[in-house]
Amino acid sequence: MAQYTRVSGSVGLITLQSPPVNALSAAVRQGIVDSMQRALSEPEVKSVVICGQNGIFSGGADIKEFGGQMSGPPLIPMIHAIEAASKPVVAAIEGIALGGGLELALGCHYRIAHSKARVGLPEVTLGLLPGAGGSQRLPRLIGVPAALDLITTGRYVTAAEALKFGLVDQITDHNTVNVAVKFAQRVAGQPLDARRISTYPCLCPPDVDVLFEEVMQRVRRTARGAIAPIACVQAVRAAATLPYNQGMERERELMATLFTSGQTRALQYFFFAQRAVGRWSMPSGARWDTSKPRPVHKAAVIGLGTMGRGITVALAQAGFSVVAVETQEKQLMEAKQAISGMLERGAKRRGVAPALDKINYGCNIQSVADVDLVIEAVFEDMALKKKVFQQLSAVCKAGTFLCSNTSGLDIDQLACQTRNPELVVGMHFFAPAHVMKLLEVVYGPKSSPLAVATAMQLGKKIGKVSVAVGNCRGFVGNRMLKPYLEQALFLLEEGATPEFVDQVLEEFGFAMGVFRMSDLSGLDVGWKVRMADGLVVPNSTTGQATRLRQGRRYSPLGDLLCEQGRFGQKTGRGWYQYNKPGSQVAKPDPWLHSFLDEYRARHTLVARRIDHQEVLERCLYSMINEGFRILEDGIAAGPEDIDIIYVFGYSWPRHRGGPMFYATTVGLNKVLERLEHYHQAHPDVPSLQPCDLLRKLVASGSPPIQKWREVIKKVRSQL
Ligand SMILES: CCC/C=C/C(=O)SCCNC(=O)CCNC(=O)[C@H](O)C(C)(C)COP(=O)([O-])OP(=O)([O-])OC[C@H]1O[C@@H](n2cnc3c(N)ncnc32)[C@H](O)[C@@H]1OP(=O)([O-])[O-]
Repeated sequence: MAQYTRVSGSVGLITLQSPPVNALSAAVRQGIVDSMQRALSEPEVKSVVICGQNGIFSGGADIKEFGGQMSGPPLIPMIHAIEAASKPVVAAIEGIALGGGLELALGCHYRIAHSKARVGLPEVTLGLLPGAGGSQRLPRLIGVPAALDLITTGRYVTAAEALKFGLVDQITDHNTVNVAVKFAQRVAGQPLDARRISTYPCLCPPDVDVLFEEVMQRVRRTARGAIAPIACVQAVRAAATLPYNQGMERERELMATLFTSGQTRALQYFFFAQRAVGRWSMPSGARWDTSKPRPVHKAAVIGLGTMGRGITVALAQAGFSVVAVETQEKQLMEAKQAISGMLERGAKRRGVAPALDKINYGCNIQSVADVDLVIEAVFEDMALKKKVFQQLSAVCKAGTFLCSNTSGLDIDQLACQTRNPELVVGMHFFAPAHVMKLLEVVYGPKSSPLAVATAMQLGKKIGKVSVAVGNCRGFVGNRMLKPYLEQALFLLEEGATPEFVDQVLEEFGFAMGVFRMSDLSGLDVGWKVRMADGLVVPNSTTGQATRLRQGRRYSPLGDLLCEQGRFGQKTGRGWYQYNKPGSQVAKPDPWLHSFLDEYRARHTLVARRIDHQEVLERCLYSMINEGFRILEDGIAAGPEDIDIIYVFGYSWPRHRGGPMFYATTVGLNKVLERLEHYHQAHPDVPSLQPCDLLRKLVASGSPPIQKWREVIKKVRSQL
């Protein structure tokens, strides 16, 4: 709702009231319409101020309303009526003015912002465009180039930047509403014609066509199939080329297309999923709201390879004191130099001082004795990690949390090496750890809710999206990756090329196809794991046994490449060839194609034509099937956890919501039917066998994803 009061005798003050972010719900819109009518009809009122309660102007349209029947006064005529008002209307912007919130402010005749406020049009991140006149008013106010930037990226700007753009008229460090009220008194009675943004001409640079072409190309390149950024460019182009009313009509048409697209539904789901993962729970019943974290002031990182360096940078940048330990003097010096460089470059980009003094380097594990939390990031070797955990348990003060950055080893085995296994959790970062947003917080059977809450809070403080997951091989992300990689290899055996598989996956929206991604991460990583698991049989190049392990189909293709020293980008050869080791430009490799031909001939495999659909279905549905198993096993609490992990950690296209949401858009019955089909064709591939939970969900009528938790609960209670 909105509250109407009269202040200073002649100013009507409209306060938006809809906690927590004053979203423009039907009730708020009705409140604004009613209050405006009152303000305009009261002769004593000479001007109006619109503000939001609790120091927040508005977080925009109420996203929860998007799915259902719209009720209440629509936003566009409401904003038009404000702009057309005969008395000056001033927006007093505190906190945030986002999306429809900023569009409302653009309908006002003046905007006063607090110096700490941030404004933006983030609709594009929800698969929409600023469809309440924002795409037409913003370019008229701040010019086409700046408007294109804000609208296509959805980025927020500070009040200072907004002032520079001319987006706000004044900023203040004082009480914004008081300043706005005084301002409103001053401008009362002044002519308003020059203050109605919809009447402004749209300021275009002379080479505006070139600009639109460039922006459109950039947007298409980076959108990975998302349609909203393209519609945003089209809407701003309409502002630049058409009269306001026609531009509004174009905005409406584009918005209608977006609104009915599956992409906006996926992105809205993703918005709420991002928030849902913070409300974690464990199978024991422990939850985010009943488990208090302990503050961490000083942390340590053990092992300063690629991951350890990134983690150290992430901690130091967030203001934590860090003890960084690497036992070899030479490696320590190299790491120190690399970390300092990373901190300096990051600080330069953000215009702050580098946090070099936050880090103490040492060769001795004794130097971590007084820290509150340790993150172990040594090689992915269980024996080595166990030794480190034994040492940490002996050295650290009582109560220190001991965390491992393992990407898939058993957390419980590490916990068993310590005196206080309840203080042990996994903190699985993704490379580069100071850049990637995802953190899997892994609880073992002995991990306490205190340890999980503390790791989750630390993740939040260093800017990560943290997801609490259970302990199993590969946790959530890497466990689901296994069937995906496996299917990609099988497809090569059956006739596909790495280029084709990658092309299909990249067209789907992945930043990189599976083979380009493997070349980037290094083929030797998985090879070492398979060797440790006893899966690699050296020099076994023929015979049925080469393609079977423990009764299951196995593809040794990756092992054979590694035997040739082809580890990917770092060796200049992998699934692709590169100009030189370390180069990132992947080129198809004729050697690999003949290698695949010879391999198929040796194993009497006849290459067949494989189409897009089969690549997508086999790679993605096997991964989704594993996701259902993860839910069934209670390793992830809900589908949102999996989807967040895949978007933030594995470049799953956000506009498709994540693998589990994607399954709902395909239709669970279709996923089930195709898995059954492929499993029948490949009975020796267990990952294609549809899991029980998927069958149960289909049998219960494929409920919406928000209801899956209830079905999962039932399935688990029957176990
Ligand atoms: C008509 C066409 C034109 C207009 C289109 C638009 O305006 S599109 C919209 C354009 N606007 C945007 O895209 C802005 C979206 N919002 C944000 O970016 C952030 O929420 C924030 C920066 C406003 C506050 O960040 P923060 O870290 O301080 O807090 P937090 O993020 O944890 O949120 C707290 C609670 O508020 C909830 N909630 C928030 N916003 C909305 C909303 N608009 N609606 C409904 N609910 C909303 C959120 O779900 C959460 O609920 P929970 O989980 O407690 O039940």
